[in-house]
Amino acid sequence: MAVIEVEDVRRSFTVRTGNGRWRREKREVRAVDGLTFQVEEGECVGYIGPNGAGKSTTVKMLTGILVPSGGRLRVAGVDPAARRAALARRIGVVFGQRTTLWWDLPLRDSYELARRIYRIPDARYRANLDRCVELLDLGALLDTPVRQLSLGQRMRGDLAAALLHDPSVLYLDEPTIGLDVISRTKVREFLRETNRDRRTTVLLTTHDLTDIEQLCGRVMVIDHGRLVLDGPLEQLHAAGESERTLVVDLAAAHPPIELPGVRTVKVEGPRQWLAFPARQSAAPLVAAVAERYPLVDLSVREPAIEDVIARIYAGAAEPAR
Ligand SMILES: Nc1ncnc2c1ncn2[C@@H]1O[C@H](COP(=O)(O)OP(=O)(O)OP(=O)(O)O)[C@@H](O)[C@H]1O
Repeated sequence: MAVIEVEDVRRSFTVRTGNGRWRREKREVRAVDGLTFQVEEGECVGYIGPNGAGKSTTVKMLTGILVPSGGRLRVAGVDPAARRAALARRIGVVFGQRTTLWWDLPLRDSYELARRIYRIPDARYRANLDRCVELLDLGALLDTPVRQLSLGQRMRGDLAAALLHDPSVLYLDEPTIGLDVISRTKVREFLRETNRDRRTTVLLTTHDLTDIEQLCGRVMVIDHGRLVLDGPLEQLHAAGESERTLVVDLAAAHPPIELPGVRTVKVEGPRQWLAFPARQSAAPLVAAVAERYPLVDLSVREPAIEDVIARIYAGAAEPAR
């Protein structure tokens, strides 16, 4: 059953350009320009695109904050803008760069407020809170004012707040931005479990392709307000022919490394950048480098979303529309 239905949805903004008082002109920005997709119950879908592509505008329409200029939207069977208050009980929202928690209050008090606002029955509230506290390791933080939490702790706190009322749909906007490796891993594990065990439908907006790889079976790519790709993650890699980069530090400067299936894209003293197909494991390449060259250190860089989209446009695949 489709939980999110989007049919030829559009949203424009009128912006004024120029700086003279009399010479200002109006211009129409088509932030979302004829978007059509459906998300089934229990799916976890990555929603990606470059800055200004229309992702936030889409999510704002799906939560009922913005009214579409045209088209048809349904979330959990209702029109979000017309039934915003009713829909609030069915959805959870987490913005990586903002918090819904009360800044000066201990975490526990923000949860208590959510309990009252959403009128969550006691037993359900207890069970959900216990689950979040355990999985997100929040026990020691419940009595700490939010302003004293680190970014990673606050994000875990925000995730719990978004899920206490058992929403059927969860919108996540950059949930791992700025987090250290440990917090990022914890957040991803929690999201994976929530999606799997609770069948929570997740729409995940991120610039971090690792989030998508670890969580989403399907990915939608938006650019200039239109979907340019919608399909399984493998399709993104195939369409973008995306590459990851192995950055190696050798013991000393060395001529460019030569290995089959690898492009050495940059050499700077003892450091070299080796591009390889994103769908391949890095392990055999690391082993091959270590065997033949004096390897001191290494890291793997994921492809930037902008690069993947640029490759889609370069004609590596037929866009979705
Ligand atoms: N309230 C607004 N008034 C005017 N223009 C807007 C408004 N909101 C968004 N836009 C414009 O609509 C387009 C899409 O913006 P949107 O915020 O949806 O992009 P995004 O994909 O979320 O980008 P980012 O990754 O930077 O968050 C941009 O050109 C933006 O400038």
